Amino acid sequence: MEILTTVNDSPAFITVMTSGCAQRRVSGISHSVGNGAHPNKWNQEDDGLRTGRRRSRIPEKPNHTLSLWSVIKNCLGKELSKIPMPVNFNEPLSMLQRLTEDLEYSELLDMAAACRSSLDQLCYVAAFSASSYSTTANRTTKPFNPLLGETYELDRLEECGYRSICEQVSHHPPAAAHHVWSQRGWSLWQEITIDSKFCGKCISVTPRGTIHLQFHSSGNHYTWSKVTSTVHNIILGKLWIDQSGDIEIINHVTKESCQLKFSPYSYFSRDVSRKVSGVVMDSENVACFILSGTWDDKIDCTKIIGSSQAIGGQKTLYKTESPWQLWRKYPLPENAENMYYFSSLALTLNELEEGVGPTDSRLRPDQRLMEAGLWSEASAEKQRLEEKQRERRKRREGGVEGEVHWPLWFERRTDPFTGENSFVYKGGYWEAKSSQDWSMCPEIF
Ligand SMILES: CC(C)CCC[C@@H](C)[C@H]1CC[C@H]2[C@@H]3CC=C4C[C@@H](O)CC[C@]4(C)[C@H]3CC[C@]12C
Repeated sequence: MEILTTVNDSPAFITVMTSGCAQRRVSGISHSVGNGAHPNKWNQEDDGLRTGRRRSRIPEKPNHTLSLWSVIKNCLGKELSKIPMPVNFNEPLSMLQRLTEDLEYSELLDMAAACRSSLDQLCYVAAFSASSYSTTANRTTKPFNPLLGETYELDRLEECGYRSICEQVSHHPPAAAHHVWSQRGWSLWQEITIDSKFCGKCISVTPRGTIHLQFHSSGNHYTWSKVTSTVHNIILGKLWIDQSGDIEIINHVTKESCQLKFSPYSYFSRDVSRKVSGVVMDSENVACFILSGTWDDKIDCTKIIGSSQAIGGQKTLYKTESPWQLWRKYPLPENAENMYYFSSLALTLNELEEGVGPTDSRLRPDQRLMEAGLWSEASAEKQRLEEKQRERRKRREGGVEGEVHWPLWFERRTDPFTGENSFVYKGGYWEAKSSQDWSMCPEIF
């Protein structure tokens, strides 16, 4: 569908989102102008609770240049997780921490939860799904592949209203399960495996799995999946990442849906790069909102108030209200280019915290050494951990115990909407944390 916007009426409402959770040093405001028809209940009542208490720096990335090409040139067609790579190409975060970064713009979900209209809600959900790509353009480093049984918790109940837990539930193929519960009215869960391929000039990475989002009061249940990330300039030049593909978000309760398109970079096109565009449709497939913007800067939303067929019948002309900004990316922290291009949330993820489970990514020694810039020590430690993991596997499979690995905190369940059988949180982690009884945890580090 091609979209041509025409007449602009006066805006009925404007919602500007200028800041994240209270952890950010500069606190912002979320305000609305106009008739108040639009929900933006989210305001930062508890802003400042932990302001300044989390770290805003990590050691700078050492400048040990090593050619990626020289390491992977003989691995054509291989899965990325099967290519042995020194820590030089890593970032000091695990894939579990990286998945948790999807929550950077959790306030979009808080706002979605406060929407009275499910179509408005869908606009925010769509912006949220695109916001997980906001920091990917320059993040050309590889997260650590988690060890089987590794977990990662992020308890931001006080600051952002949510608690998140991830567990690496399978090693071959690598799979991670994730569950988030928010006291601001929503839960999100996903199980993800990653398909990747080195195809000579580029590496393409496609996460497989469905993301589920449910709002507690309305019961609205949304699902969608992820697009393909492509790492360019493998042979020569500076690495960069593009996102391409389609995301279909469905509200299974109301049958409303949104089609989001991530256009791939094209050398020949005059179009802006990193473009995202989409249409939000009601249960009869009538277009109600147009979304447009870029995944690394901002996304606007425009309400459709009428449509007509253009001459020739090829194009639909829409009469719309003025666009308003749904989402805007926060600026990267100072000196980010020397700190793996981490966002302010990413900088805090590997900070040591008391009381986390013994399998938590923060306690992984090779990652910690790598963060400190001690790369050869980190590489040696990484080998030790991987060897230890192989030993555990051998003992499990061949040995007297003859057991299979069962995730501790997740269990297989069939989803009523998608029919998929995947790992869903079974509870218990936060309870174990409060009693500090971790006796059931495997020793993985
Ligand atoms: C050797 C080097 C160049 C390879 C680097 C591969 C990197 C860039 C790949 C590997 C796994 C990928 C991630 C897999 C899953 C997700 C979750 C999604 O919600 C946002 C994108 C994100 C976070 C991807 C970003 C790009 C990524 C980090």
